[in-house]
Amino acid sequence: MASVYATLAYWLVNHPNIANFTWTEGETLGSTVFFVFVVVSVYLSATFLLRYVMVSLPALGPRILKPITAIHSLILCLLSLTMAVGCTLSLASSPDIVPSNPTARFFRSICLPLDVKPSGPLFFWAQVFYLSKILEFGDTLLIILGKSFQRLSFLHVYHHAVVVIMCFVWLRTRQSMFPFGLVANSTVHVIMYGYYFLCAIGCRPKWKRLVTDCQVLQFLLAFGFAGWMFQEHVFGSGCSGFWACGFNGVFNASLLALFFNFRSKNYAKKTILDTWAEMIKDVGKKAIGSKKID
Ligand SMILES: CC(C)(COP(=O)(O)OP(=O)(O)OC[C@H]1O[C@@H](n2cnc3c(N)ncnc32)[C@H](O)[C@@H]1OP(=O)(O)O)[C@@H](O)C(=O)NCCC(=O)NCCSC(=O)CC(=O)O
Repeated sequence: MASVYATLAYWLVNHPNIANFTWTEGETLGSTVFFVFVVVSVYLSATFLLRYVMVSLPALGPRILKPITAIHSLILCLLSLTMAVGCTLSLASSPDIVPSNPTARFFRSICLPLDVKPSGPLFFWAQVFYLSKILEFGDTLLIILGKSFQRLSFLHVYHHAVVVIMCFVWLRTRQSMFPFGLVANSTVHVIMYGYYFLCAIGCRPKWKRLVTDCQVLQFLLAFGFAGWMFQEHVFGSGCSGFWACGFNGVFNASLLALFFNFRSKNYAKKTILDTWAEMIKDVGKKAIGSKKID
């Protein structure tokens, strides 16, 4: 067990390329506002253009599409696992950023010090996570080539476009809470791409709803920890990238609303998450005095 840990720690944390990584705006791959602007614009234009063009073209046959989809999903499933493990181990071995006590270390990763430098293993994994979101554009391409247009939802396109901006902001502002977001989202994506992989090889799992519930849970947890970070920033020593967390909060809230909507349309039986959704809607109605919130 100790040797497995030592091997993983070497390849995912202490390898010179990881340990000595520094994110430098304008030098590191994809580290400019211009790059993000071009990538997101190309994604959105190509999505709308291809969708329009594919209406009059035949769909790619399942014999070609399914194996490509399976390989794409498997790569993203394994990459997500690597990022989740890599970032967790990096947190466990970053005494310069976070203290040695495990609980204190966890909470310190939610509120990074104001003078944190964008270097070392944690920022290396943030950079890999950022670039992996561009690889996830492949999901959209596969949906369009298969003419599975009902799955090309607003939720899908909006998520894929804005998540790239979110990751860039994480790096640029050395944003607190990013290690939590990275580990939570990568873990959820191991399950999600595992689900997609099994669908693509023809073994549709029965636990689709579990995938959606895990997605919802990550956003709810993020709000819980954001509350802790808020009080730490205001009453404690301050948290790096605090104001950028506001952007993340709005993005997470919009995804949460879209996912509650997805759940209510796709699954009939109610669970505890639906009860929470109704409570959140009630609070929203009271706050804005409206009777119609979807
Ligand atoms: C269970 C979900 C993960 C997916 O719901 P769906 O209704 O889209 O799922 P589904 O049952 O139709 O998916 C199975 C179909 O997807 C195909 N498929 C396989 N791999 C894929 C891939 N990498 N990208 C897109 N589609 C893929 C399979 O071949 C199969 O096609 P066939 O049916 O032809 O055999 C859900 O929780 C969800 O996220 N819904 C929102 C839609 C979405 O785009 N989600 C991902 C981005 S949001 C996100 O990622 C949030 C986050 O960060 O957590």
